[in-house]
Amino acid sequence: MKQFLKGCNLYLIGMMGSGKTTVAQILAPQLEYRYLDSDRLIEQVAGQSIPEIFAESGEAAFRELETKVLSELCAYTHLVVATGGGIILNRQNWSYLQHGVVVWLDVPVEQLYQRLAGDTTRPLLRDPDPMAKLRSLLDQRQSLYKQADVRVIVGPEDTPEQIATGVLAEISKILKDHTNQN
Ligand SMILES: Nc1ncnc2c1ncn2[C@@H]1O[C@H](COP(=O)(O)OP(=O)(O)O)[C@@H](O)[C@H]1O
Ligand SMILES: O=C(O)C1=C[C@@H](OP(=O)(O)O)[C@@H](O)[C@H](O)C1
Ligand SMILES: [Mg+2]
Repeated sequence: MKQFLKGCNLYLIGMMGSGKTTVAQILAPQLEYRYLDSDRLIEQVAGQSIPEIFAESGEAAFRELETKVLSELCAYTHLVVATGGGIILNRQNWSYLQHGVVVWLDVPVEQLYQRLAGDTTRPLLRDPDPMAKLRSLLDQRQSLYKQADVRVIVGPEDTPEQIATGVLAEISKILKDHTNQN
């Protein structure tokens, strides 16, 4: 797998709580890649936490930082990048993501809700009805997540390790298809 990827970056996309941050950290050492999280880089650049950025500067300012960080990190190779759930909203971001392999972690909303119950670090979920909010975000975003190169459907009992294995299996399928076409 490593030799076929040739250093090409992996970008994990998907809803909040789908496990991007968790799975990216498992995948990176398996590929001898470096793990980066766009949210953590944004926090470093801003010198503020994500909730602070949303509260003080608003979502639009957060999205600008997200694009800036993505544009800078995509200059590097050998990265597994955990993106933020909304990275797919900006068309310009796709021009960066498409330099790598884009992997969608597709997790049912019920699962996301269970995982994020009580979470205070995701400002978009500070809503009187977080379940309805998750459903409406997924409605708005699903067609964009579908643009990923690879979709990994996550079952309720799947561990992060099993999901990482699933990601590698799905990537190897598309790499094989590509090799067979050439
Ligand atoms: N496969 C899994 N099974 C159960 N809980 C998980 C799984 N993957 C992640 N989690 C938990 O769900 C929460 C959100 O995971 P995280 O990796 O931060 O998701 P994301 O970066 O996509 O928002 C965390 O508390 C994490 O420990
Ligand atoms: O879905 C979103 O719009 C967001 C997802 C978060 O990242 P995770 O997907 O890692 O939770 C973070 O970027 C921010 O709170 C906005
Ligand atoms: Mg994350």
